[in-house]
Amino acid sequence: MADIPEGWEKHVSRSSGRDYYLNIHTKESQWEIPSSPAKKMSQTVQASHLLVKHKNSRRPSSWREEKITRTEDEALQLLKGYRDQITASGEGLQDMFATLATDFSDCSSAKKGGDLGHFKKGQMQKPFEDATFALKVGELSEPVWTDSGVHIILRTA
Ligand SMILES: O=C(CCc1ccccc1)N[C@H](Cc1nc2ccccc2[nH]1)C(=O)O
Repeated sequence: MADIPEGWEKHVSRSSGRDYYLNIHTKESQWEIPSSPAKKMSQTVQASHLLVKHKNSRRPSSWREEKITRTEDEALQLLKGYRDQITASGEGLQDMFATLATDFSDCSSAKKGGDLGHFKKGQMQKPFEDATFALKVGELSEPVWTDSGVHIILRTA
């Protein structure tokens, strides 16, 4: 049997019967026969976030508030309060995150419970990207500052 590069497992799709290849580090799968060793870091991640803007944000306005005047420290205190509520909810962490993001996030992604979809490196502001890629799936970040304001991030994939 032709060997495949290290870090990959050959599987058979239950729905199509076709061979596919699973990266044992990132759990990402692909149809193509891999030609190089499996990467240990995911190339794309999915995350949700709750953003609290402040008066010095790049765009101090949102669907919630036409003119945002809170200070940076007030934004941080608000965000810490939401984070405490989320971490106190135990099993319901994902639901509590989506509920609070829907009601309080100053990003348009609030309409989707804070979900930003999948993204690769180079797509989001660097502090946000670095924080997200450092999280394990299901993990909640500490407050993260970008030009948009201050965020908490939940990595979902
Ligand atoms: O840039 C957007 C839209 C982000 C988005 C991506 C994918 C789906 C839905 C929304 N909104 C900004 C606020 C903002 N700044 C961010 C910085 C990093 C990640 C998400 C962010 N959201 C704003 O409203 O000022």
